[in-house]
Order: sequence, then C-alpha cells, then structure tokens
Amino acid sequence: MGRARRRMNDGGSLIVKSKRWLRVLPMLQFLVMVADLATSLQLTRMTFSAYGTSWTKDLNSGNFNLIFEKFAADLLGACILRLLVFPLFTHLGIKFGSTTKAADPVGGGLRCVPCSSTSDGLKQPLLPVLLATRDAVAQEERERMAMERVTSSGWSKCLPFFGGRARKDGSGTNNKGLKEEREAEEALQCYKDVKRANRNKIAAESLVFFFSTGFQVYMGIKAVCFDVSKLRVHWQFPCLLLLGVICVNIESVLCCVMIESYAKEEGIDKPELHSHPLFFSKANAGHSCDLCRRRILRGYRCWLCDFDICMKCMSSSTKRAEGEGGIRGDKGVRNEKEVAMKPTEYLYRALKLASCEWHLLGCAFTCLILATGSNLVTPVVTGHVFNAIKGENRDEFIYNMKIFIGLSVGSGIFGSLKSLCFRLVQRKLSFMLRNRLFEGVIRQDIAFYDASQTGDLISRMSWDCNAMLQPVSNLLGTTLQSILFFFGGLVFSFFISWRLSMLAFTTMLPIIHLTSKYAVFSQRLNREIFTFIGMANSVAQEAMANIRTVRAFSTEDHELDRYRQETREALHRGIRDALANAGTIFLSNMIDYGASILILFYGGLLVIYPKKDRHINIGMLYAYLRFWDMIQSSYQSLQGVMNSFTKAAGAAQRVLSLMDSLPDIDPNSGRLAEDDMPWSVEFRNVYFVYQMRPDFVVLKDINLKMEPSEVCALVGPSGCGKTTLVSLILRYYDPTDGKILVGGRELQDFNLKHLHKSIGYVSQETQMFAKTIEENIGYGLEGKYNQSDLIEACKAANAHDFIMSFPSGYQTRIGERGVRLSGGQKQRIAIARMMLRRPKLLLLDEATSALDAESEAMVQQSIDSLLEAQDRYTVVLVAHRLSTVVSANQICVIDKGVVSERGNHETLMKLEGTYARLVGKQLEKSKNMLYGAETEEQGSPGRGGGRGSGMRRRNNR
Ligand SMILES: Nc1ncnc2c1ncn2[C@@H]1O[C@H](COP(=O)(O)OP(=O)(O)OP(=O)(O)O)[C@@H](O)[C@H]1O
Repeated sequence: MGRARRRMNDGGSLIVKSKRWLRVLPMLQFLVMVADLATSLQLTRMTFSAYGTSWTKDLNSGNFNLIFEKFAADLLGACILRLLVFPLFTHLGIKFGSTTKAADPVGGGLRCVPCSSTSDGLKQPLLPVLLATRDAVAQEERERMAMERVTSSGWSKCLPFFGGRARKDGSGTNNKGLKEEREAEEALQCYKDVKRANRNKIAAESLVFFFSTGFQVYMGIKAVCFDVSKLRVHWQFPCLLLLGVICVNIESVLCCVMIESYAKEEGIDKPELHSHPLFFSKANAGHSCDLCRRRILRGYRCWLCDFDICMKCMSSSTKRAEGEGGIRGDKGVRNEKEVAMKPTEYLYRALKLASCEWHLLGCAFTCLILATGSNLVTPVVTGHVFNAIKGENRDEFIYNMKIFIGLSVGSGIFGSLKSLCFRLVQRKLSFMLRNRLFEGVIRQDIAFYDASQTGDLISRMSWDCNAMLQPVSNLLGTTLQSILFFFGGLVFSFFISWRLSMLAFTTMLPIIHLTSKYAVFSQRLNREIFTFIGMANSVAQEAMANIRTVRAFSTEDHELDRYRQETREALHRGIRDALANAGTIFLSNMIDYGASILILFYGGLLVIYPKKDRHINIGMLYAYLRFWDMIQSSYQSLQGVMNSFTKAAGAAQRVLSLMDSLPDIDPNSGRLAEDDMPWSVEFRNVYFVYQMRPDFVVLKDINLKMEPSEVCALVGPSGCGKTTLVSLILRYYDPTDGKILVGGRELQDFNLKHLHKSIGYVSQETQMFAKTIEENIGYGLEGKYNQSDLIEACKAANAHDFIMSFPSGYQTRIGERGVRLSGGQKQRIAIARMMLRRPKLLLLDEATSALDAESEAMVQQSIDSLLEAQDRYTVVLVAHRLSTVVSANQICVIDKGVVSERGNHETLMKLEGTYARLVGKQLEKSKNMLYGAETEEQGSPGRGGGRGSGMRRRNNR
C-alpha cells in the first residue's frame, strides 16, 4: 500500500496509525488560530479606540445599550475561549472516538500480508495441490483400511458405543462450531466498541459545531450593535469581523476533520481477499457473501464498493482464489489495487472522458457563465424596480424594467442552451461508456465468467453506468453554477448589508453540520438499498431464466418470498432514510426560517428606523432576501453534487475497473493460421486446475496426439475431464502446466480470433440467440455465405426438412435461448451452424446427446459423412454412446483426469480394460432395455403403445 502507515499488531488488535498528511492539520489549525487571535486583537483595539475604556461610568449611569456595545467589544475574550475550547474538544474527540481495536478478531496476524502478485496464483498451487491430493488419497486409504479392520473384527457393532468415526466427526464439527461462535462473539464485541467510539466522535464534533455557532452568533450581535461611524476607517471593522467568522469556521471544520481522521475506524486490509479495507458490520445482515454466496448475518463489508464477506471466508486467506465476484483473468484474480479509484482520480477520468466533446462543453460553459451572470444581477435590478415603485419614479421604473426584461430573456436563452449542451454531452458520454463497458465485459477471459453472475454484470452496465455519469453532467453544469451563485451571492449580500450578512451567516454552520451528517448516514443506507435491489434483480433473473423448472416444482411462492425478502430489506432501509431525511429537512428548514426571520426582522427595523450608519431601503432588503435564497439553494445543490460524487466514485471504480481490465488471453494477438497447415492437435504433459476449484486437478499429465484428418474420440465416465480437454483446444483456458500444439506450433502463438474461424464446435448445451433460424445458423458469417451454402449445410445436418415445415421457414424466430425449438432441433441447427463455417478442425462435444433415436440416426449419418471425408477434417469427438466412436481412428479413455487407454476399437477391446468394460455395460444395458420393452409389449398389449414405445426409443439410443 502506497500510504505511509504505522501498524502495530497487538494480539489481534489494531492500533490506529497516523498518516503523514495528517501532521499538516495541527499546523494548519495553529496558523488559523494565530490569524484569529490577531484579528480579535485588532478588533478589540479598534473598539477600545472608538469607545474608550470608561464603561464603568456607563454602568453607573445605567446606559446598558452602550455597555453592551462595549462589552461586545470584548472579542478577545471570545477568541481566547475558542483557543481553549476547540483543541480541548479535538483532544477529547480523538481520545474517546479512537477505535483502538479494529473489529478483526478473526484476522489475527494475517491481515498485513502483502499481495505482491496474484498473477502467479495459478502456477503456484499446482504442486501443493498435487501433494495435498496425494496425501488426501493416502489418508482416505488408511482410514478405509482401518475401517475394514474394524468391520472384519466384528467391532463395527460397537462403533456407536465407542464413538469411532461418528464421535470423531461430531466432535470435529462441534469444535469448529464453537470456534466460529467465539469469533462471532468477539467480532460483535469489537463492533460494539467501534460503535461507542463513533458515538463519542459524533458528540465531540457536535460540541465543536455548537460552540462555533455560538461564537458566530456573538459576532453577529456585535456586528449589529457596533456603531462604525465612531471609527475613522469604516470598512476595517466589517472586514475584520468577516475574517474572524471565516477563521471560526475553518477552525471548527479543521477540528472535525482532525477528529475524523485521527480517530478513524481503520478497516482490515486483506489484499488477498479484497483490495479495499473491510469493516465489520452487523448492518449487512441479509447480504450474501461475495465469495461463497452464502447469506450472512454478520460479516465484513467494504464501504467503498459494496463487497460483503462472511466470517468464514474472512478467516480463510485462500478463499478469494475460488470465490465468486471480483475481476479475474485466466491467470487468477486481478489485483484490483491497480484500478482502485479515488474521487480525484474519478474526477480526472470523468473529465478525460468528457474532453472529447470539448466544443459542446465550451459552448455550455459560455452559456452557463452568461446565464449565471444575468441571474446574479437580477435581484439587484428587481430591488431598484421596487424602490422606483415605492418612490413613484416612473422613468427609473421603466429603465429598470427594461434591464429586467433583457436580463430575464438573456438568462432564459442562455440557460436553455446550457442545458441542451450539457444534456448532449451526457447522452454522448453514456453512449460511449456503455459501448466501452460492454466491450470490456465481452472480451474477458472465460475464467472471468466462471466466477461472475450475469445479474451483477447487468447491474454494472445499468445502475453503475448511470451512477457514474450522473455527476458528470451535474459536475459540469450544476456545480459550476452553484459555485458562482454561492460566491456571487455572498459578495452581493455582503455589499448590500454586512450587518445583515453577519447575522444571517450564523445559521450556516448548523445547517452544514446537520446536512453533512445526514449525507453520510443516507449514503450508507442507499448503498445497502442498491445492494438489496441488485440481489432482488438477481433472484428475479434467475427465476425467469429457469421458469420451466420453477413451474415444474411449483416453487413460484418460494421465489416470490426470496424476491420479497430482498425488496423488504430495501424498503426498511428506504423508510429509515426517509425518516432521517424528513428530520434533517425539518431541522434545517427551521434554522433556515430562523435566518429568514432574523433577516426580515432586523432588515425591517433597519428600513423602518434608519440610523446614520445602518440604513437599507426596501428594494435592497428584497434583493438581500433573494441573494440569501440563492446562497442557500446553491449550497444545498453543491452538497448534493458532493454526495453523488462520492457515490459515483464507487460506481466508477466498478465500471472503469472492468473497462480497463484486459484479458490474460488476448484473442487479437499472435500469428495467423496458414490455410494449408496440418491440423494436428497435441497435448504435452498437460495439467489443468479450474480456478474455482483450486484443490482439484482435473487433468493430470495428459499426453495425446491427434494426427491431421484423424478422428479422435474421447470417452470416459462423467466428470472425467473430456469437455475440459475440448475447452483447452479452444483456448478458453490456458493449461496450468504443459503445452498444447496445433499443427506442431504452440496454441498460444496463434491469433485466436483467426484460429477460431477454422474450428467448428458443437457444445454439449446448444446455445441459441433470440433471432431467426437463418441468423442463428449464419451467426458470425454475415454476408459471407449464399443461400445454397445455407441449405446444403442444413441438409447435411438433417435440419432442412423441419425448418421448412415452419410457416416462416428459415426466417422463423426461435425465441430466447431457442425456447421455441426442441432440444434435438436446436442441436441440428448447431451442427448446421458448424458445417456452414467449413471448418478444418471439428470439436463435437456430445453433439447428438439431445436427439431422439430417429434424429440421432439422421444426424449421426451426417456426422458419419463428415467423418468419412477424413481428408478434410480433423475431428475430436466426445461421446458417451460408444456406438458413435467405434469407427474412430483413435479412442482415448479418460479416467479421473488421466489417459488410461488409447487405441482403436479393436485394440481397446482386446485390452479388456476400462473401454471394454464400458462397451460391455452399454451392450448389457441395451439388451436389458430391449428385453424389458419386448416383455412389456407382450405382457400388456393395451399399454404397449404408450410406455413400450418410450422404452423402444431408449433402447434404440
Ligand atoms: N468451470 C468450472 N469450474 C470449476 N470446475 C469445473 C468447471 N467445469 C468443469 N468443472 C469440473 O471439472 C471436472 C471435469 O469436468 P468436464 O466438464 O470436463 O467433465 P466431462 O468429462 O466432460 O463430463 P460429462 O461427460 O458429464 O460432460 C468435473 O469434476 C467438473 O465438476
């Protein structure tokens, strides 16, 4: 971590460490206090020089007004009090608000382990995994033999009494359960400590704001009472007073920043699990762990990017390797630190994105400045109009009205032009961002999809894109406008009446404090709401995708409950947010109205009872009120932008991290496959481990050669690794160890996009698009085939006839994932799709598994004709039905990830090994089924047509 940190590991507790930049804060505070003291000294000196020091005389004469004015001159006293109070509260806030314990009882000494590189994560585990597998097998064998010994000696009956295996297992689980329970208890205790510390922090900060408001009120009263006409230089007093108010504000803000920063709750750094600090939280009750997907009651949470992790995964440092979520390439989980986003970085990226529309932006900014300028001058002109009305001055009235109309028209035109330009920029950015994000998603390695959920990705593409872009237009439009309004309003209002301003500004600080506290609270709640809605969407998406299974098992209510549970959680948080929002609005409105009352009351008095140094007219009072509104609303909108800005930085990280992440297997690099190259495929000492199952070696030391134009069949029990071999030829994954050669050259040297053009693949699960049949068959070949090619391919796949039986023929739309077709029809379309591409290397992974006997016979016929034309294709055939593979040149039997037998049908039958056993079993099964079907047909002629025909079909298979 680049940040300078001092960490102490104190028996599982974490002492808060300082950051170098924090040392600047006390120095800054000291400087501001010196400036404050100097200002107060000067103000006091001026007051004494104006009034003299004989206020005891006034006390005797009972001139209390004068006494107060003189007493109010004692600004030095207030300043000294500030110098004591602010540091004291800061100290108390840091002392009692510090989280000396981070809620990490489970982390122990693990948390600081640096993650140097995750890219070698896949290479490393292989040896340990192999050793662990060997040990596990040996252990299992030992246990089995021990059990056998016990069983053979007749002790098995006594097992329950002697405990034996059952007791061992039971106690193990118990111990584990107790440990987890203890860890959860400790985490909860730490969490309570952290909560208490947070409460202390908030109390200290509130006291700081309370006192600073008091000091401001004091200065406001002083401003109202003080008679500047007694001074030789009139403008010095208000300016110094304003400087004093600014100092008070800076001091109180710095105090709070110091309390927040020094007593900040430090999250747990576990870079091997997540790139941001993690915080223990009870608030994520109901969330799912992003690694194991289990629901969690208590766990750890990243407040930056909505990452949740359960206690169990938190205590395991290797979980991330097999956990879901995160960005993962073919070489393992990406180190997200590389793309971690700070708000400043976000700002830079957002502006960089927007910079391509510089001409629109330039136009928008010009319009914005013109529109804001007109809006700023309008209240003053309105004031003059009122004054002209009150003074019944017709010429002045007409003159000011003309200016007013001009300003209104100008502001309207420039305002709408500004909105148009910013909106256009936003739309164009949205278009660009979405396209780039989809490009970023679709180019990821297949390993990325093994660990991702479609719902999450879709949410990134919709919610996160919106959240990221929202402040871009706000930032460009509203922020600048609000800044101009805010400072312009301040300057104008100060010029109209500095006394009113000093009085009115006393309410600013409490409003800032209130709204900023609410913003933090609301931000947390809103993040949780987003998470719950995302989870509800995932539930809905899953249910809709599997609607047939849902209907078949009548689990609609169950799915509805799951959905409702997520939305209910979102609702509860929404209600809490609404209540807090209402409370904040109520309080800040009250304070705001208080300010307006003060302005109206004191301003009204100034209008009604003019004194020589403190008089304003009715028009200016009206203008002042308008400026005050302007300041208030611009401040509120600035705060809104800041909130969405922080939110957007989180969303931007999720979007940009995906956009920036390049796949480990780059499909565009490498040499092009020559047309006349020999299409042999060779596996040399290939090992393979799936990232999501790092403890299981799927392929072990595979050595296999498929000669050009040869048919190589892969057979073996389910789960032995046949499909994995095909995936490696397609380079969905790179082998964990060893090499794959195509045409004698390493597969990794080829340009994958080009290579795939020469490979035809029919997968186990046929994948269709919600398009027409023709579009599905010609997928990826747009315009590169003619109608006769299409029909020829379909005839070869025995698909032409059934396609023509549809009223719209090749233009029939087949629905999402091809739901309007049968499994067999889909498989035939997939075969036609493959044939149309005229591939050199055919990969058929159970290409006929979904076909009925008749269709299978037809498709088998077409595959046979393909296979017969051996001089054209090299074929890798995965099949469970051994009848399909009899004629293959080479049959490889894969068993538990190794090639156990190799040869043609005759050779393997002579070996009398696994293959012969598999063939025997299938023959026996077929015979039994045939026999069963026949007896059933004979025994119950009445029912024969129904059940018997089904049995016959299975038999044929
Ligand atoms: N994406 C994946 N992530 C983790 N493990 C996987 C993944 N795909 C497959 N596996 C595991 O790898 C092993 C081999 O799977 P594979 O699909 O290659 O088997 P197969 O021989 O083709 O099986 P079948 O004949 O049933 O299709 C299985 O144990 C499976 O659970």
